[in-house]
Amino acid sequence: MENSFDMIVIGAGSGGLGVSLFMAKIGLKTLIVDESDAHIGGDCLNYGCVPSKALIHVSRLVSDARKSEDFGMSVSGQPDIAKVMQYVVDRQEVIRKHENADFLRQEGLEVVLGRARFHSSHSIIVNGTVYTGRKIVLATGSSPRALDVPGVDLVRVYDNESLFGLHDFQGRKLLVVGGGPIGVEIGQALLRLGVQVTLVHRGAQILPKEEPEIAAILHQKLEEEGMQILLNTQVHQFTAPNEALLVHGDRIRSKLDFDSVFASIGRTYELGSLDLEKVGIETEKGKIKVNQYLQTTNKDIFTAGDIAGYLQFSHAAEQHTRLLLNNLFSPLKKKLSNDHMSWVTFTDPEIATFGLQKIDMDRKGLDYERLVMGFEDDDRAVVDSYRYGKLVLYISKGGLLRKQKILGGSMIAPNAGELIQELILANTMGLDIDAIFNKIYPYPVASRVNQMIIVKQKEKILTPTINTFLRKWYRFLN
Ligand SMILES: Cc1cc2nc3c(=O)[nH]c(=O)nc-3n(C[C@H](O)[C@H](O)[C@H](O)COP(=O)(O)OP(=O)(O)OC[C@H]3O[C@@H](n4cnc5c(N)ncnc54)[C@H](O)[C@@H]3O)c2cc1C
Ligand SMILES: NC(=O)c1ccc[n+]([C@@H]2O[C@H](COP(=O)([O-])OP(=O)(O)OC[C@H]3O[C@@H](n4cnc5c(N)ncnc54)[C@H](O)[C@@H]3O)[C@@H](O)[C@H]2O)c1
Repeated sequence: MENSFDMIVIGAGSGGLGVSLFMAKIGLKTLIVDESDAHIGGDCLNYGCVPSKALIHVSRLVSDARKSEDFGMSVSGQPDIAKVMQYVVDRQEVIRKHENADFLRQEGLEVVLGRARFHSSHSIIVNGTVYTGRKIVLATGSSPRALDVPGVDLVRVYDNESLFGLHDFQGRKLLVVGGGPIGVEIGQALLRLGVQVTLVHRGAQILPKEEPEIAAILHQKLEEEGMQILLNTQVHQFTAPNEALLVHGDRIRSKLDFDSVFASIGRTYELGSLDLEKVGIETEKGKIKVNQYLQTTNKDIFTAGDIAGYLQFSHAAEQHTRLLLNNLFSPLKKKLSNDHMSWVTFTDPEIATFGLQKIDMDRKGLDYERLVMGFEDDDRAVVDSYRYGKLVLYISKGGLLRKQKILGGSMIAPNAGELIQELILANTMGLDIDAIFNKIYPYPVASRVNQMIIVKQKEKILTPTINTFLRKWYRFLN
């Protein structure tokens, strides 16, 4: 049974690699399929996290170098974009050393390169050959949603799949459409590398998943750097290769002049070519129907990663992998829960968000307190000049014997993604605020803000009556 496998995984991105490598490690006969060797690693390695974070790294160096002018240094000229893009490619190549077909074969996987589609209940077909699996995991990711605006054929439109091949964007006027994480991360990086950026976003705030007051700080920082941001705005029509008519609300707002467009308006799923109906996989509103075990309507076919239709992050794909592996090996089945999910938007400053969001807690009817603290009084924020930073923290309501748990929160600061990690740990482990309150932080680490917000919370107990009592008590004892 040469073409029969214990497991078949379609798609070698963040979701598919994790599941398949574990199966191969323990000696189960596992097949992984991806379109070509160059596709292995998926969006994250090829067109997503890795190239975008490498680009952001260089853009931050350039921006920091310019800031040194405040201290008498002189920095002139523009970065050499060919070199910047070479840096991006070089970083990808380092990771590609363990994300390629030969490496995966050495790890014990059978690798087939080609486009897979379903054949029958337990089989797929690739390049005319049928492969059968006891279980199949569909981890085919997502694709950029195309801009569907009249006149779009007139203009040069890039998306995350075409952008990283570009070497001549410097000096261009770029219209970024969509103010989600891709639009703001890439928009800021390109701005810092010498591109004039106008960001058009249809919602009332950039990064709509974030706390409004946190997103507003980033908005202001981006504008201060020179990004033009138009909220509640959409492209109505492209009227020439470098001209767009924009609508603001329901009225035509203005004409905008640009050289090219970067579309970052969300993701879509390419379901049409998978022949899902042959295996009884049902879809709903363009998504695969899955239950909380990530199981499709075919009980032996599961999803992992973006295609599962939940949050679209590499670490969400890793979370799916763990859930699937648990459920394939354990009688105690786990359901997908995002109660301890977290994410970071890698702008400068970063926004890091974790745990339950306000909307989740209201829906669950939880009793919670919302703490907010600006960083203007934090010594590290003072010396490193980020007094604009802010932390929003949700904790459960306390009581006489009821501890206050850390439920969720969001922070904006340079390196917020690192600073917030201990709060994520406390949230994941169900710790209460004393875990942070009782810590001794070396002075002046930036993460002391996590303790400061809790100290301020504890100090609320110091009412005038308590203060009077404490004064009397002290004088009585001493
Ligand atoms: C610009 C950008 C920046 C991002 N930054 C971050 C970040 O900083 N942090 C983060 O956590 N997430 C980030 N993401 C999201 C992250 O990249 C995705 O959530 C993640 O890659 C999803 O993994 P996946 O396995 O579901 O899909 P993918 O990684 O896309 O893998 C799917 C694979 O399936 C293959 N495939 C598709 N159809 C078939 C078929 N029919 N037959 C065979 N193979 C097929 C594809 O070739 C691909 O290799 C970013 C995304 C983008 C676009
Ligand atoms: N740091 C990270 O973890 C990171 C970075 C980049 C991307 N990602 C992942 O990739 C996903 C996709 O990112 P994205 O930014 O493309 O999508 P998104 O859906 O998160 O954001 C796109 C935004 O564009 C707006 N929009 C949609 N159509 C528009 C139009 N015609 N005109 C103006 N605005 C429009 C939407 O209101 C939306 O807020 C993210 O949701 C995230 O899960 C993660």
